[in-house]
Amino acid sequence: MKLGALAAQAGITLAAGAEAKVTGFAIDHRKVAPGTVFGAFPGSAVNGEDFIPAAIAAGAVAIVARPEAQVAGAVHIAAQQPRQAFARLAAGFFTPVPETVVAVTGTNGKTSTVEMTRQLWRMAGHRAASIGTLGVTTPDESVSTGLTTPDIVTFLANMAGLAREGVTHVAYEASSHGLSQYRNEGLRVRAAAFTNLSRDHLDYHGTMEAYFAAKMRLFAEVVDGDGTAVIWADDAWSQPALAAARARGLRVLAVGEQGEDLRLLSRVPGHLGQTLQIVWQGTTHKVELPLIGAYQAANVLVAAGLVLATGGDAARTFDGLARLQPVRGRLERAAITATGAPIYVDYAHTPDGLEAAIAALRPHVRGRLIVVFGAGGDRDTGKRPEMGRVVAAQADVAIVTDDNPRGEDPAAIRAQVLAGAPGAREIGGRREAIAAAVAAAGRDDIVLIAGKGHEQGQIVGRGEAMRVLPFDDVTVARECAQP
Ligand SMILES: CC(=O)N[C@H]1[C@@H](OP(=O)(O)OP(=O)(O)OC[C@H]2O[C@@H](n3ccc(=O)[nH]c3=O)[C@H](O)[C@@H]2O)O[C@H](CO)[C@@H](O)[C@@H]1O[C@H](C)C(=O)N[C@@H](C)C(=O)N[C@H](CCC(=O)O)C(=O)O
Ligand SMILES: Nc1ncnc2c1ncn2[C@@H]1O[C@H](COP(=O)(O)OP(=O)(O)OP(=O)(O)O)[C@@H](O)[C@H]1O
Ligand SMILES: N[C@H](CCC[C@H](N)C(=O)O)C(=O)O
Ligand SMILES: [Mg+2]
Repeated sequence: MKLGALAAQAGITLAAGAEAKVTGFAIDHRKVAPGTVFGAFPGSAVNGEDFIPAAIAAGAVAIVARPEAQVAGAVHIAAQQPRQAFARLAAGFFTPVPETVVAVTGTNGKTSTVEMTRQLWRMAGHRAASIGTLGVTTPDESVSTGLTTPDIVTFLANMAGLAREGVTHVAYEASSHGLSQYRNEGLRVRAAAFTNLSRDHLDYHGTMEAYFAAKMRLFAEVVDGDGTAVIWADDAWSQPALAAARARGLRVLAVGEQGEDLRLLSRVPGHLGQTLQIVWQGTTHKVELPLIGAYQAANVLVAAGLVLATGGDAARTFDGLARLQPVRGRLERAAITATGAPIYVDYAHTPDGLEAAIAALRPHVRGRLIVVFGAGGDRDTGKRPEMGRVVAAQADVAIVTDDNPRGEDPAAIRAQVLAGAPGAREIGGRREAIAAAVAAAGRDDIVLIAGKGHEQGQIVGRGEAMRVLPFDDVTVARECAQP
């Protein structure tokens, strides 16, 4: 493809180089080959502009970078927001794309919602995929990408690959990091959802307001102007989210007890699921959802909202809810202890997530709820005592252990969690902590192992010293339950 054609498509005016042949796109200079367009961005660890000469030496034909960057020997595509310009340019190269693409943002519930959306589409007969923390999930397989939102080149290449395989519907997770770094956009996004906002990632965003603003870029810039915003209406940040969507002139679909469009009329917890009554366009639908917890009902309803917003048939969608499969590591029943206590694994890694996971299990507990949890290293430190406080207040037994220590001292992380949960037990080794919880559980108790969900390893160390030690909460729970 010619650079000129790509630029025209992206609405970018070229000073020179229109005839240059483009063979690919890269944001890492080590991936540049002859004919590559290189995106050089100042990052949080290094400045990508430092690699411009190396990229040109490797054959880059054009460099997308800030106006002040020094570019000699290739076309300089100068932009105030080079990441955004790069996304637009690259989107013209990675084609075709699936015709129906939707995105989900929010602190908690993104992975669950994109996965439920994929399942509902699939039940309606579409070839559908999801992209997020669990990787790229297609009708045939699930492949991990390492990050919730992959880098822009991987993202667009995945989209084109999926379209070539015949996938027509894709739901992807838009993390706040991904949104603020323009890591997933450029293509048409027909609908975008907001699940909720609560404390997380303040190490990166600084304030809740900045964190919220990063997420709202999804409505302000990423979703199509004639697209739909699906908004969970029962959250403290729902009103500002609704206002942001309306400010752009988007069609709005509000979901939840306060949701005017897809209203949750009632929710009655049952033994292995819950009964929902939902009102959509004047008709009440009764759904036997085979998943427990208010939070799972919320994610399912947002997923249904996305399906309806993109032309899904209502009866088929509500029927599909009764056949949803659980999402890996989200309130997953891993094992039953020798005394008969169920052990659940959940990915709760924020104060709000812990509160939601505990609330989901509470109606099922006759004895005590025993919670094993911790916080990850090299992430928001301020959330740690808050996580401790939630568990101390709402669980019957709290055991603080290690999550992914990454580059931090695990004992120091535990101390910060314990500051909010002074009465909690401290057992550093995650396996030992799980074993202790299992040993303590009587017949009427429930064990919740929170924080790592589907993760298959424990991340220890940072940079060159980083190692991933194999660890799976579900497997360890089973091993401890049946020694
Ligand atoms: C803080 C953060 O989000 N960092 C991500 C970001 O890095 P950055 O742009 O700041 O990159 P940088 O390392 O400073 O480098 C700057 C530029 O120079 C380039 N470079 C760098 C080195 C080199 O030799 N040559 C070169 O060209 C880089 O490709 C980059 O374009 O872009 C990189 C490439 O896409 C990511 O790998 C990296 O993720 C790091 C590893 C990370 O841990 N990210 C986490 C925090 C994250 O993004 N998590 C969210 C989940 C949040 C949630 O769902 O709750 C996610 O979406 O996964
Ligand atoms: N709607 C919700 N409200 C509150 N808590 C939720 C909600 N959905 C999920 N959670 C909690 O958050 C955890 C993670 O859920 P999920 O993986 O779907 O979220 P995510 O937004 O993709 O997370 P991440 O930011 O790590 O990618 C769940 O295991 C649960 O404890
Ligand atoms: N997407 C989240 C996942 C956190 C998972 C938890 N196990 C941890 O390591 O903190 C993050 O990158 O902050
Ligand atoms: Mg996720």
